[in-house]
Amino acid sequence: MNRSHLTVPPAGTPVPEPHPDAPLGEPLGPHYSRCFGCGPGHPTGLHLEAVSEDGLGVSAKFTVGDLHQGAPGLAHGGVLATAMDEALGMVVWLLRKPYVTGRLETDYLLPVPVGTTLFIRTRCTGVVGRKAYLEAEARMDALDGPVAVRAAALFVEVPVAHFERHGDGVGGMDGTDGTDGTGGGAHGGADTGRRVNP
Ligand SMILES: CCCCC/C=C\C/C=C\C/C=C\C/C=C\CCCC(=O)SCCNC(=O)CCNC(=O)[C@H](O)C(C)(C)COP(=O)(O)OP(=O)(O)OC[C@H]1O[C@@H](n2cnc3c(N)ncnc32)[C@H](O)[C@@H]1OP(=O)(O)O
Repeated sequence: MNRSHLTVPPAGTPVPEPHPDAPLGEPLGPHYSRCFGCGPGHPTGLHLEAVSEDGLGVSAKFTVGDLHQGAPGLAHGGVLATAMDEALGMVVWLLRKPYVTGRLETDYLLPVPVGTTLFIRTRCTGVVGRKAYLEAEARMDALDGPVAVRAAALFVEVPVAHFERHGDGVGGMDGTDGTDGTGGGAHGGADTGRRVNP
């Protein structure tokens, strides 16, 4: 895979210890019900389902549907990148700190037909200061199926205030749907017009 130096930890970077509160071998559930990647309440989302592995890795599944096409019958590359981003984000969730994707690199190795279930595995390869380095691989229709997509990412730790300043906060980041009339959680609600640069 052609990873750039920006998504590979510097030589000698230790892999972090799993967070003591990270779930092991359990379904992770959605971080937000209306998330496009994992939210069960999103009508056209990817509905990614994930299980934590050892606190630094995640196994996720995503089935490509009709709504995810680019060319007829084939998954859109941007949708596949979103699935990888989401599964990578679930790994930093295990680190129990707020992170956002800073850089995402994606290699497409095989076309992915509608109806394919992608088995995605993601892993943290190092943390340096605010920067977490991650990698991901998606295989077709089985854990040992052919590799269709590889990805690597740099996630950057942010303060919780990031989500308050630029979005609607983190109130819905607990799997609730944010449809209680209060405007919802981090990605929910109407445009507040508050999106400004730092
Ligand atoms: C228990 C937890 C409780 C709290 C939970 C709250 C929230 C959790 C949130 C989600 C978790 C849930 C599950 C996962 C969900 C979804 C997965 C998808 C995630 C996304 O989809 S999220 C949306 C897309 N994402 C953005 O919306 C980011 C927009 N962006 C920015 O907000 C800024 O751009 C930011 C913050 C990235 C940096 O800004 P900044 O000013 O804070 O920091 P700065 O620029 O200094 O960068 C610091 C160091 O990162 C290096 N760096 C930065 N960017 C780089 C790049 N592109 N390439 C290479 N290196 C880069 C610099 O070079 C420097 O490195 P160095 O320290 O070595 O100099």
